[in-house]
Amino acid sequence: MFKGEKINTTENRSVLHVALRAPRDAVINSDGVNVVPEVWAVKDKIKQFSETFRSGSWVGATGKPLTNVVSVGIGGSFLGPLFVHTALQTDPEAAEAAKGRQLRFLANVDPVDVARSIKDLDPATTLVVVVSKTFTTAETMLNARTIKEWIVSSLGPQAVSKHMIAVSTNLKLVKEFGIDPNNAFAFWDWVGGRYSVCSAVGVLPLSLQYGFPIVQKFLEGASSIDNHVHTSSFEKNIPVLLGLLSVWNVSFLGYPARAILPYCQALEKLAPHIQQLSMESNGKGVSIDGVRLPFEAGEIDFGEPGTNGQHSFYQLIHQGRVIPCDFIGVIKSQQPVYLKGETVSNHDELMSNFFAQPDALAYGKTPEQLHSEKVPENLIPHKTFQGNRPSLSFLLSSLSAYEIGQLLSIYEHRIAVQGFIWGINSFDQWGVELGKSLASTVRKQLHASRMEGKPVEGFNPSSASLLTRFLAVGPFGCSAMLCHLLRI
Ligand SMILES: O=P(O)(O)OC[C@H]1O[C@](O)(CO)[C@@H](O)[C@@H]1O
Repeated sequence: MFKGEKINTTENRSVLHVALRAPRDAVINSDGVNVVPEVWAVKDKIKQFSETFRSGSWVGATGKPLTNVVSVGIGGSFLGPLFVHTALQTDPEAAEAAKGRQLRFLANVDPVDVARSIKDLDPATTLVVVVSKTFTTAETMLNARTIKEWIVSSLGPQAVSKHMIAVSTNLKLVKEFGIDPNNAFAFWDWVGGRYSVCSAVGVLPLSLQYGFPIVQKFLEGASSIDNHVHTSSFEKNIPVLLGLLSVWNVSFLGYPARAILPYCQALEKLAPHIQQLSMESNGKGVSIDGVRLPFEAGEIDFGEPGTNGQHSFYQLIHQGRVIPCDFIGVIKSQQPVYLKGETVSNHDELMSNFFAQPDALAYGKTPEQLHSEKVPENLIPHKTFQGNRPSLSFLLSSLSAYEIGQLLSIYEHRIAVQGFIWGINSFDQWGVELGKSLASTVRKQLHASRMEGKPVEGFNPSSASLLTRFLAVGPFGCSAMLCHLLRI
């Protein structure tokens, strides 16, 4: 991977997200060319743009400085940046740098998400970043057109150049969309979407919100783990050991899921990001050579911050199915509170749970212990905990931009290690294509039925009956016939 070999063989691409956070003097080749200078050229452009933007020198169509940013993108063009933003929001240094600014995300093509993302925003003080590796993703492009309309209808067509910028590998389509190429930030096909948070995909919106120096610390944290994974022996290599543990749990012990349980509210968007990173990478049924796997690969990832999860799904984890857990704790809270008269600080209260839960999973509670506690006989089976349930714990010194980068990189490498051992291609995602093409057939049917009154045809009976029911009411709640006449 680090040598730039085209290990993503089904797409004939190198996998070089490590180059995105490498130091300026590093040499990482793809196709015989050192990619590090181009990476830094984009980072320098982001630094300059974000400084101009944050200083107030970049003004919108009405002459006002812009303080709100809406980042439009989905999947890898959304989840990583959202995770980092959520984690930085309460870090004192980052919060200070972001004072008076807002960063929001628009991902779902559901118009409800559009409404939510622009609620109470003034287009005159808003900058929109359209983030899409391909610049063809249906959801992102419709959302981008919708937000463009929001800007144009309020400020006029000339406002687009001041209020819309883009991040993509496809700068030709960015231009065709109407965004000034000078305001486009590139990345490369050797960056997988779900591995792209350290490219302009994350670095641009996060720099607009927090300033480039804080984002650079995040990149340095990620780079420190890249260096560790590249140079440490396997016995001391954190991502290698973690990857081995996951392979052991999935393939040898037969536990297909993994719970990601940060005892840190700032990490509330870690699990959604890891869901894509892990399940899109390793959710494969054939080996890298195309041979059907004789075992199951991949993991079902889910999670919630502790202690919320404890009051939700931990019952199953303790006494139902065996779910290996990742517990993530932080020594120093981003927002410490110690109330006079309380036994412990609020953070110590939280961390009491972080230390207790792995213990309960590992050692459980035996019928003998329950008997000695005089628990009534009929309740003994219900109160018994079998124990011997695997978990691992990360204890971070604090949660600043640097450690957020480290955590990200640990998971990225761990997931790659799992994929290497399972012998799969962790860097393609053909499994998302079928649904996309079927949605396009449905889109054509909806158009034909609404515009020309065409009957539903060519679908299986279940989908046909649901579609017919759906089409019986027009998009704005009127009857299908009236909508047809009104051509809406
Ligand atoms: O950045 P793009 O090209 O809009 O793609 C968005 C996402 O769609 C996928 O291709 C499929 O869900 C992801 O891999 C990717 O992160």
